[in-house]
Amino acid sequence: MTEIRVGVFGASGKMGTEVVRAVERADGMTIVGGCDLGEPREQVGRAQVVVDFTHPDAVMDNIAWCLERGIHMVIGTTGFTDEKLDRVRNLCAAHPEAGVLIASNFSIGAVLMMRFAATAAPFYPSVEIVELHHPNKADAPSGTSATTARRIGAARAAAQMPPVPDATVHDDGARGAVVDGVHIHGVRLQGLVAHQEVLLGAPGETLTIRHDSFDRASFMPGVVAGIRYIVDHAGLTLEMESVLGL
Ligand SMILES: NC(=O)C1=CN([C@@H]2O[C@H](COP(=O)(O)OP(=O)(O)OC[C@H]3O[C@@H](n4cnc5c(N)ncnc54)[C@H](OP(=O)(O)O)[C@@H]3O)[C@@H](O)[C@H]2O)C=CC1
Ligand SMILES: O=C(O)C1=N[C@H](C(=O)O)C[C@H](O)C1
Repeated sequence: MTEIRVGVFGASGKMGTEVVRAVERADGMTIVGGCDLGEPREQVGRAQVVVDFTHPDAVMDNIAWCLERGIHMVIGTTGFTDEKLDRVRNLCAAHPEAGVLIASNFSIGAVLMMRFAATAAPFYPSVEIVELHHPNKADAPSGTSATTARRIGAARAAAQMPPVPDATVHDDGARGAVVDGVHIHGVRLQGLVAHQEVLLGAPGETLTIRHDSFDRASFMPGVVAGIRYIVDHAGLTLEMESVLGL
């Protein structure tokens, strides 16, 4: 069996470095090139799949470049708005032979945390998210917290719940960002990697769902599984459920 040829955008970054190492260790795939900001993308031109862990401002151009060449993508870069996702859908429709996987979090624990939060959401009138990351993170709120909030919002809407109770003022920033009616609080702190708590409240009780990535190794089994998945799945795949068979 021939090996999957993998390229990496952001190859020298914190995640890119781990991805290069993980692909080199994985069966059935090999690294054929990588590049960073300002380097020619042609360095990954022989790849069948390009993994992108770059920057929210860079990823859209990278997607267009790959799809125009029929190269599949596994994307961990965050900061995707609905408008950006619509543009990716249009690019995929114009290049139907290529597959694009975008996942806001590749760690199995984070995928489960998001599912557990959506399952619990209809049972709790109150819910808030605290996301905690290393201080060099480019975006806030994190992609994971925004995805979690959208899922909680969808679960609450399906259960015809009223808005989350919130009697406090918003204009001093202390109540955080709001995504689909869910407040998200961002902490940036040396010593952290990637962590999130979903706090749910009802009269007389709370439920806290917490996930911690202490090491970027936590994301690698998901990235490797995503590479294997996307070579056989044209079009846009959002998040890890299909890859993991959930
Ligand atoms: N989905 C998930 O599971 C995870 C997602 N992430 C996300 O991944 C992204 C990267 O995170 P992280 O590795 O910590 O960030 P880093 O800043 O450590 O790395 C980013 C890398 O991308 C490079 N880069 C920037 N622009 C381009 C470009 N146009 N083409 C090629 N390379 C480029 C940078 O190069 P240079 O240094 O020269 O600027 C740098 O090497 C973030 O969006 C983060 O949120 C992070 C962890 C897990
Ligand atoms: O920048 C990071 O580090 C991470 N980014 C992703 C996000 O924005 O959710 C995933 C994880 O939280 C690590």
